[in-house]
Amino acid sequence: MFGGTFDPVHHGHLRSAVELSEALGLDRLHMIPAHVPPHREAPGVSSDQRLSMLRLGVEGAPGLVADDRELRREGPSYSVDTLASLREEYGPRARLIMMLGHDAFLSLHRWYQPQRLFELAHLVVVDRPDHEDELPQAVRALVEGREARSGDELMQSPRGGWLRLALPSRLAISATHIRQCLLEERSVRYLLPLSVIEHIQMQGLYSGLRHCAVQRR
Ligand SMILES: Nc1ncnc2c1ncn2[C@@H]1O[C@H](COP(=O)(O)OP(=O)(O)OP(=O)(O)O)[C@@H](O)[C@H]1O
Ligand SMILES: O=C(O)c1ccc[n+]([C@@H]2O[C@H](COP(=O)([O-])O)[C@@H](O)[C@H]2O)c1
Repeated sequence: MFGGTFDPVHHGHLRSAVELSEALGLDRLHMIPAHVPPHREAPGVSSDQRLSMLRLGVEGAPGLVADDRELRREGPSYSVDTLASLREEYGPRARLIMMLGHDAFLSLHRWYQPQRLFELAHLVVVDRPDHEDELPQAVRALVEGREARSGDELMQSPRGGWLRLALPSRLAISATHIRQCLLEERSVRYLLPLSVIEHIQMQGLYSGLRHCAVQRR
């Protein structure tokens, strides 16, 4: 499971998803837009639009799935509920992994029922070059005794561990930066798939872009 606001999805997400899948030999990676992101303001772009951009982003990528299960639930999109539904689908013996970036990991202690995440899955934390803060004590306490030394060790059990993974391409790309560029009518080319840029233009998302030619972006 790789959950996110994906507002919009970008190459930092997509390249990390591919590299993590390869590093751990995953069968499938569900990229799941948060319908009601629990710990941040409501995104300016609808869940349906964020899902549409994600679908375009994963098109043709083997193993990457744009999963709409959080859009089919009401209330805050808590990750424990999403993992519970994946666990039900794949069964008790499947090795389930929740992938998240270092910035999201920093606030894990404030998530809804954080200990239950480990009853349902493993956590794999990927580095982000633009987010290098120290782990708060509360997060250290939460994950104490669970750290695996390698992907192989983690994959020996279906749930309960965590691993820090340094992926080959650490891309300092963020959706905040992309939204800011779009607002200021600066180029976002190469930060996200061209198909997603074109969708943003066609739909007039993130303002200002509607009348700009693709070539200028
Ligand atoms: N460049 C990146 N490299 C690795 N992981 C990333 C990257 N960008 C985001 N992530 C991770 O993807 C998940 C979803 O992130 P999110 O959709 O909030 O993207 P974001 O770029 O951080 O957005 P925003 O700037 O709006 O907060 C989080 O676990 C986050 O840590
Ligand atoms: O379950 C929670 O309480 C919870 C709190 C904060 C974030 N999350 C999830 O973490 C993922 C990354 O969040 P974000 O805000 O970085 O896009 C996304 O799937 C969120 O739903 C989940």
